Amino acid sequence: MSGADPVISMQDVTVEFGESGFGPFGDSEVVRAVDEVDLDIDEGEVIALVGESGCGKTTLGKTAIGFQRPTSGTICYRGQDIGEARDSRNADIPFSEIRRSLQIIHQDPGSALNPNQRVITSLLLPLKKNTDLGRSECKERIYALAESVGLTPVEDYMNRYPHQLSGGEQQRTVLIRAMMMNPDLILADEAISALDVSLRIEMMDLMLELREMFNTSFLFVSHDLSNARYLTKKSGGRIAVMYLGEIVEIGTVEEIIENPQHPYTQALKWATPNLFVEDEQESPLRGLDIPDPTEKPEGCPFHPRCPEARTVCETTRPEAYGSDDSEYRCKCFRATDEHEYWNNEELAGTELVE
Ligand SMILES: Nc1ncnc2c1ncn2[C@@H]1O[C@H](COP(=O)(O)OP(=O)(O)OP(=O)(O)O)[C@@H](O)[C@H]1O
Repeated sequence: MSGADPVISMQDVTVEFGESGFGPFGDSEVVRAVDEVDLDIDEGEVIALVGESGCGKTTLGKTAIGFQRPTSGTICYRGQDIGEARDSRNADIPFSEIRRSLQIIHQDPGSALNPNQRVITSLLLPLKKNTDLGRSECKERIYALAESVGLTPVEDYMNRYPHQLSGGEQQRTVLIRAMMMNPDLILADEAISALDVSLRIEMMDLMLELREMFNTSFLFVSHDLSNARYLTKKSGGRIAVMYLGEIVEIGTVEEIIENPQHPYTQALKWATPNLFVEDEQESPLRGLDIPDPTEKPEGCPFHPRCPEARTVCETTRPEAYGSDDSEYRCKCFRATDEHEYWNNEELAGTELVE
């Protein structure tokens, strides 16, 4: 292990649900929620994971923090294989430390807090259980964090029950609960989606401030490309675009929002009102329906909906194209000039859907 190891490194990670031959007619009901994904998350890095509902964002996020076991592939925390740490007592980094270092914030903060406990109790119990700190040190840490997320006067907020907090205050409380463990990475799974629009920016700014203070990495799951842009632009992070279990394009804000190469990213941008600037009404997709996840298309998984698809896209799965001097990757033949794609026929019946 070296100091340069990413906080999380995922290699060739696949997660499947269901079993072969268990459908009503003996057919396969296996969903490949995550399909051969490679992803590194560096110290202090912010990565926004975007894509349509059901594309695998939550499953990938939970797998990254060790909540979900992969079907195949490896996930390392600072060089330590998480699966091995879970199953062995002799790991270089014990599983308990990995669990403490990788935290999650959910969409619904209300359900994450015990309605019968005052805020201070909900925070003290896990902190005492997972650290060697005494009661007064725990309280000191919690109060300092409450102060920094603006839950003041702190004493007043700490003595309230969850129903006496607004949605934004509940989400701040859940953020304190994650941050008090001194985590290296927080998975924020649609963490601002349930908040009023006016509070979303405030919450994102708060996460970025905490990241500055503690150098915490964030994996931010969202279906909203404009939130992803806001967070990654302010933090110099990356946006990863998922489609049917795969990261089809990943790069900086400039690469993904200003100059997307993958036709799916272009469609997502088209579908995001405050990102779409040109006066173009026609949908860039050939088909609107997401394919059945148990029957993932052959070749490029996006080809049945892709306006740029050619015959090779029906048969061959694109690899992640990019160069050695950049972390940008794009799983589309159009990202590389030399591919036979350019000499193939456009697919028949490519009328655009209006
Ligand atoms: N525990 C499970 N058992 C069976 N299938 C699952 C399970 N969890 C997720 N899936 C399936 O895996 C696929 C990916 O789901 P996932 O929740 O990761 O997507 P998502 O992009 O986070 O969606 P959303 O934005 O709606 O939360 C979906 O087809 C989903 O139905």
